[in-house]
Amino acid sequence: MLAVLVVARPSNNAVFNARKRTKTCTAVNTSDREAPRKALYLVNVYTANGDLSTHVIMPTSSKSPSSTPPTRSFNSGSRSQLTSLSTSSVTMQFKKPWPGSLSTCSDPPSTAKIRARFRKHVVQGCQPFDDPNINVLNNPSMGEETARYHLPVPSVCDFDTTMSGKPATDYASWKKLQEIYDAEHTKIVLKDLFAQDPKRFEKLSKNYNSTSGPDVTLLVDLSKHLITEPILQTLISLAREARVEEYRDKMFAGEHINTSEDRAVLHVALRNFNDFHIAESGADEVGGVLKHTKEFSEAVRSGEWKGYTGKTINTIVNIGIGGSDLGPVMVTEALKPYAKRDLKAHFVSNIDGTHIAETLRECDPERTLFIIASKTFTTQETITNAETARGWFLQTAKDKAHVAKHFVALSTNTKAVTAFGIDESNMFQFWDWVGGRYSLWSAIGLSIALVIGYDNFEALLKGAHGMDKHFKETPLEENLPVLLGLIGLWYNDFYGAQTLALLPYDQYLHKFADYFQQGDMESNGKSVTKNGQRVNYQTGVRHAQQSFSSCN
Ligand SMILES: O=P(O)(O)OC[C@H]1O[C@](O)(CO)[C@@H](O)[C@@H]1O
Repeated sequence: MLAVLVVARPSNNAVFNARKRTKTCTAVNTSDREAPRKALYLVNVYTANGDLSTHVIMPTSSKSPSSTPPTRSFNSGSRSQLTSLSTSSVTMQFKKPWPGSLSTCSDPPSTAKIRARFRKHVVQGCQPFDDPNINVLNNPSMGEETARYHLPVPSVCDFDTTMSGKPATDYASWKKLQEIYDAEHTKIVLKDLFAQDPKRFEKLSKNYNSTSGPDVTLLVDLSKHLITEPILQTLISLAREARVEEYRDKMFAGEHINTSEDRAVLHVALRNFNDFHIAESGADEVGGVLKHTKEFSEAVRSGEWKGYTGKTINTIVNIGIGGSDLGPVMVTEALKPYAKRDLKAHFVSNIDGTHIAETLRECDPERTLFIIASKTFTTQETITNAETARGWFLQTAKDKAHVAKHFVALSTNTKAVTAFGIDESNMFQFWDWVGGRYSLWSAIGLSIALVIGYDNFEALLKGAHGMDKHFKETPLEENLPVLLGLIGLWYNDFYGAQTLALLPYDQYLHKFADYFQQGDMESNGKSVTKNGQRVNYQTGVRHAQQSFSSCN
């Protein structure tokens, strides 16, 4: 299969951000190896006013390509077009006003920006385009009417479009679910379903037995949900039609299924312990970071690690936000029974200075360790709070050399960490394939290891690995994460129930809803398909946390 994907973003970042516009150009050859003559290229472009235009281009033959292939365009208002295309190159032309910019803005994209964007985005299963291969055919300076770019295309690349671009509503199973819902939902009454089938609980409840030991089990009871067996079967068919199993396997194999950033999605590699083979750079470095985490956390907990005046550490302050805060704070609360009680842990996330100021009142600069947790190390809230903490510390410690004993960083960004003044040896590394919302199992979990001890942290990783294994190896019919995802889709997209209530009655789990909310909403709440087509159905839910006092 020959294919190429080209994704570019608009010319004026500031304007683009202000207007939340995206321009996505996607060139995809959907031909298969046996039928190269049916080569079909799709180019999707979001224009300045937010419209999507789709161009369909059919070269006459991929063996003897036409330099001016026939093209058909939908939404002829688009200001960009492919001017020529062959199996080895694409030429693209943008006309004023430049796509993605405001019509009043006449600055074309700078050459450097276009090159950088193509270099960043043009991959998608193909060999990446190298910077020198992107040719600007004319200099798109102010005043010119067109900007033309020439993109050599790697000769062989594999890009699979079937799952990616298709709106979920186009699947046959989705349509069937809609028919079932329309015909039956008024008749789906839970007490009637139980009356009709005394074995409903046995049939629709699933057990998970953890590899951690026979006492670790989970029950997922689907029998109390507004479903019937045919509905569940159709939901499972939908997952099969969308090729969930195949994409799950691609994920575990380290394929770059995060196509918008050209990244693997590999939080499972953080807790793998050499079980699955994962071919992605960084996956083999996880063990080294865990070793660093073990040594450091044990040194702090035992008192071997001393502050700048020779005193032991009795307080840690994790400064982070989102995934760099919610996961660690949730787990340290949930596993409090294992906590080292004479090591106080604080988590600071709010940009409101009160949060750090009130926390610092409880800290002794000679005995406090600050953990700056930020994947990017550029997040404004985190860096502002980190600078406040460093300033407060230096008021007492004076000498910047003492920072090394009291500040560590958890990040992927070595340059920014060292620029902040933290020694590279005090940095705990992770990788761009760890999504922020899944990072508690990475170096971001250092505060967890400090609070509950490294061995318990490792047990946590192993427990998560057990569920990864279940997700990877269990048929969809018994696969708990898949079934729970499908139930969510059924309520959200057919019942129109967009609110999900999480009711963690166990007080130790009081931070679970905050944590899970980010994971669910950042993972599912998308507005476009993989090829940039806007969806007209719900993809995520709103979260309601328990507050019975206000509900009657
Ligand atoms: O760890 P960082 O890079 O500071 O980002 C913090 C959070 O910001 C987000 O990128 C967006 O909310 C989250 O995914 C992440 O957890």
